Amino acid sequence: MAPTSSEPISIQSFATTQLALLDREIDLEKSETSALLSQSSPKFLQRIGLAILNLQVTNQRTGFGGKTVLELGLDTAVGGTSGKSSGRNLGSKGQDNAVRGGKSSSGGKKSRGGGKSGGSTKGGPSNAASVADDSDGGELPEHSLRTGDIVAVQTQPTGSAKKKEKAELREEGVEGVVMRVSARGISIACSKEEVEMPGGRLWVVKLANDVVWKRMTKAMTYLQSLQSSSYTSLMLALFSHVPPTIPSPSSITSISTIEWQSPNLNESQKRAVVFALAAPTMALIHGPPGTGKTTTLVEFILQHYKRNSDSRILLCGPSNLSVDNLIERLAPSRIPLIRLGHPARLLPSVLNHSLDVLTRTSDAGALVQDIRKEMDDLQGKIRKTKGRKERKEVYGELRDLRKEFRAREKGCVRGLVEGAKVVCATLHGAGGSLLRDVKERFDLVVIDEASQALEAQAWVALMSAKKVILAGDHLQLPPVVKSVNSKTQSTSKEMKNNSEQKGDGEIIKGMTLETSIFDRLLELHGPKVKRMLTVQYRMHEKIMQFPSQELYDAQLTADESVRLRLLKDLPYAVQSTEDTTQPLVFYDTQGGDFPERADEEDEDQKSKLSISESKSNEIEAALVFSHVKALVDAGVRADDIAVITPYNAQLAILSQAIKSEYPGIELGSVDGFQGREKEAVIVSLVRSNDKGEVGFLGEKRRLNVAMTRAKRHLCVVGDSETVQKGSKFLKSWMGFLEEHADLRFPNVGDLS
Ligand SMILES: Nc1ncnc2c1ncn2[C@@H]1O[C@H](COP(=O)(O)OP(=O)(O)OP(=O)(O)O)[C@@H](O)[C@H]1O
Repeated sequence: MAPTSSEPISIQSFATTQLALLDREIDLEKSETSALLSQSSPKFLQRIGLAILNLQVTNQRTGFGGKTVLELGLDTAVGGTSGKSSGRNLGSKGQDNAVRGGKSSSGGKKSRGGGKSGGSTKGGPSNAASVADDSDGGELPEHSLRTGDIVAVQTQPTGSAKKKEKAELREEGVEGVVMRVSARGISIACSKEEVEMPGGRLWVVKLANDVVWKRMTKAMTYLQSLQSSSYTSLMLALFSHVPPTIPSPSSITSISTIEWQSPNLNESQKRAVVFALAAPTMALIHGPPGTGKTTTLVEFILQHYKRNSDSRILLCGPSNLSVDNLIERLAPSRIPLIRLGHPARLLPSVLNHSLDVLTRTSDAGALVQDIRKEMDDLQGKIRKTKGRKERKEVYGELRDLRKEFRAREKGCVRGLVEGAKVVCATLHGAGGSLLRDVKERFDLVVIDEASQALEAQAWVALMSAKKVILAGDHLQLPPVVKSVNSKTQSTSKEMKNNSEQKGDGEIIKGMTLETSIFDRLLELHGPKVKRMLTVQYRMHEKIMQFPSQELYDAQLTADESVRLRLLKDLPYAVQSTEDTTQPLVFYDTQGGDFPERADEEDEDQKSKLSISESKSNEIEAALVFSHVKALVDAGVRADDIAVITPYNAQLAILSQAIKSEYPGIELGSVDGFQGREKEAVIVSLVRSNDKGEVGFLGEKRRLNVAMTRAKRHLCVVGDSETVQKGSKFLKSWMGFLEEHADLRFPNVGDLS
C-alpha cells in the first residue's frame, strides 16, 4: 500500500458518513428479514432452520440482570424429530460468504460448535458444557438457532391462520435472546421484564439481531455530536489532526534490555512489542497468517502491565472467540482480568473469569444470589397460579424483588469491573451498560483481529481510550457486510479533502463500511505506523512462497520447525506416497472436461433468502474425493484434513460425497476457514467456463485465506485456463503452481 499524506479527516463528517452507511446496511438487513418472515410459512422457516415449531414452556426462572428465562421443549403431545434444515443463517448473506472467524483447536486455538458452514449442527450449542437436556418431549428438529440470537416466542398459528400459510409476525408473544441450546430444549432470556406468555402451542423464530448495529449507531452518533474541544488526543491522532504519533528511535527500548515473558519470541515479534510499548497513542501489529499475532499481543500486554501496573486495559476483538483466545493465553500470568459477556457464549476455559461466575462466587455476590433464589421461587409460583388477581399479586412482589436484585447486582458488578486491571469484551460488548457505569476510563485499548471489525464497531471501544494497539492482517478477508461495494460516491482522495465541517458534517465520498480501522490507518499513515511479524509457524515453505511473494513483499520466512514438514512426517504412521511427500499439488482440470454448473436450488426459495447464484462442479468434486481417499489410505487422519471452496453449492456436493465416508473431515467455505489451519487442505476452485468468469475467486484476500490454511500439504483443484483470465493475481498464481507445484492433469475417465 502506498503511503499517503496524512491529511486531517473531519471527525464529524466521518461519523456522519458512517451513520449513512450503517443505515443502508441496517435497512438491507431488515428488509431481507421481514421479506423472509412475511412470505414464508412456519413450516418453511423450520425447514430452513430459522424456526422451531411445536414447543411448550417447561420452566421459567430468573437470569442475569433479573431477566425472566423461559425454557422450552417439544410439546409432549407432538414429540419426536421432524424436518431437516439447511441451516442457513438469517441475517448472514446467504451467498458464499459463510460465517467467519472460528479458529481450530489443532493450532492451539479453539473453535465453537456452530462455526462450520454448509450445514446445521443438531441443536449445536456454542458451549456444550453449559447446556442441559432439560425437556423430555423428544429431540428438537435440526435448526440454526444459536446462543445470542434474537428470537420471538409466539403462539403457533393453527386452523384458519395456518391455512393462510404465512407466518405473519404478530404483536403478541415475547422477544428474547437465546441463552442455551440443547438437543431437547432451548432457553430464552426475555427482553421485557414482565412476561405474559402466549397460550397454546408455541413456536420460536429467529429475528434480525440489531444490538450490534444499535451500538455502532450510538457510538457514531456520539462522535458526530462532539464539539471539537471534547475530542480526545487519541481521536485527534486517529483522524490525523495531529501528526502521526510514531515513536522516536530514542524512545524505543533496546530489545536486549527487556526481560521477555515468553522465551521463544522471534526478532520481528520483539520489535513489534517494543514499538507498541513506545507508541504514544497508537501502533499496528501486522500479523500475516501463522506469524504469532496473539503470542505477540499477549507479550505486549504483560510488558505494558509490568511497566504501568496502575493502568487499566480494555482487551477486545470482533468475536467472542478472538477475545477468549487471548484470555486463555493471558490467564496463566495471573494478571487480574475479567471477561464481560454472556457465559453461554464463552469458552469453558475462560468461564472462571466471567462476570456472571464472579458475581456468583464473590462475597458481594452472595446477597445477590439470595434474592435470585427468592425470585426463582416466585417465577415457579406464577406458572402454577391460575387466577388473574393472584397472578397480579405475584407479579407485584416479583417487580419489587427485581428492583432490589438489580441494585445489588449493579453494585457487585461495578466493584468487580473497577477492580480488574484487564477488562475483556467483544467490541460491541464494550458498549454495554456495564462499562458505561465504570467511572475510570481505559488507558489502553487492545484490539485483536482489528482488520475483521467494522471501524464503527472499533469505536464502541475506543471512545474514551488514551492509546490503542491494533493487531490484524488487512490482506485477509474484511468484515462481512451485506452492502458490499456500497460506497459513498467519489474517491478516497476526495474523502480527505471533502470533509469540511458543516452542520452535522458532510458525507465523505468514497468511504465503504467494510473498511476497517486497521486498513484506514494504514492508508492514512502508511507502513510507518505498523510493525510486521515475518516468521510464520504454520506452513511448509513451498506453501508460503506465493502469498509471501505476492502479498507480503517476500518478507515471510518459515520457521525451521515447519519449513520442511510433510504429511509423511506426521507424528503417527503415514506411508510415503506421491501425495504425502508433496507439500503443494495442483490438479489442473483445463480442457473443458470439468465444467462448472449454476446452482439449481429452488429459485423461489433462493430469492427469499437472497442467495446469489452459487456454482458447483461435480466432476471436480469427484477429483477432490479421490484425493481425500488417497490421503486417508496413506494413513492421514480424516480430522487432519479440510476441504474448502468459495461456493456453497460445491460445498453441498462435497459434503454429500465425503461426509458419510469420512465423517472426521472438515468441510467449509473459504470465508468460514479464516483463522483456521489443518495439516492438509484441499481447495476446490470450481470455476471452469469459456468466458473466464471467476466470481468470488477474483477477491485476492479470499484467495490468500484459501492458500494459507495448510500446514504440510496444500492441494489445489481448478481449471487454470479459466482461472488465469480472472485477474493479474490469479494469472500469476496459476503460473506459480505450474512451475512449483506437483502438477497433475487428471483424466475424467479415471474418476468412477
Ligand atoms: N516465537 C515463537 N516460537 C515458536 N512458536 C511460535 C512463536 N510465535 C508463535 N508461535 C506459534 O505459532 C502458532 C500461531 O501463533 P498465534 O496463535 O499467536 O498466531 P496468530 O497470528 O494469532 O494466528 P492466526 O494466523 O491464526 O491469526 C501457535 O502455535 C504459536 O504457539
